[in-house]
Amino acid sequence: MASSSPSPSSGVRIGVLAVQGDVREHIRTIESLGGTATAVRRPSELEGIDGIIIPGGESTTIDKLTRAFDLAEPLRARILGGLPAYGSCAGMIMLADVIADPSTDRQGNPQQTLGGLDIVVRRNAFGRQRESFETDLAFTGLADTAGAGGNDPVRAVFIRAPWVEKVGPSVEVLAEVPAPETPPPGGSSDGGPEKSGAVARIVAVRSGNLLATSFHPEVTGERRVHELFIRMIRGEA
Ligand SMILES: NC(=O)CC[C@H](N)C(=O)O
Repeated sequence: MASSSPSPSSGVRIGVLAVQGDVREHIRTIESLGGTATAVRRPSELEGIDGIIIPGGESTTIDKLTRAFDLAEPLRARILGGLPAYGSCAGMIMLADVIADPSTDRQGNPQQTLGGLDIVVRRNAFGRQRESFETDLAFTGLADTAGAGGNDPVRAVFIRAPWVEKVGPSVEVLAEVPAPETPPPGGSSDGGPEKSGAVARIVAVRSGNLLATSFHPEVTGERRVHELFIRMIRGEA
């Protein structure tokens, strides 16, 4: 019976913005859940998708190339029109309405985001000593998969990750991690959660059809965050 019934994810077509970053890892994770994932490099490839993933990578590069490929405006319009979107790490930055510390190009123009999520993010927020780290997180709203229960912690990999400094009233916080109280100027603090003055920093949020994580579930074999995104697309979460 179970083997012949369709996967709960079948029929869902998810685009992965494929201008830079860990595109393949997201495609693999969606496919392993029974969904269809396609790389999006052209505006026409936005047609027929039920959701979009913005991968981890480098947000300044993703911003520049998304604009250069004429994807920024149609993508912004689709997200504004209700297209579900999930951003991991640099993807979270791309979905944020405001960057606390945007980088600027040679002409002094700040990097841009697609926006949609009423949050302020800080890039490279965890500081030099903690540029990359892994930890177990409690994460609200996950369901059981074959591999893990809904309440089991998420193994989260942070790579020069942002944190969410401020959320608007529409935004639900799904996960937090202890981090230094003072944001490092230019990402150069030596602080860590083991030092005094650690506070909980927001690392996963949801608002309506938009989902974002500071970390990369797609690189650890963690599938429950993508599964949550698929349930959001299907109107089941
Ligand atoms: N792993 C990541 O996606 C890093 C994000 C990167 N620090 C940025 O600002 O875009």
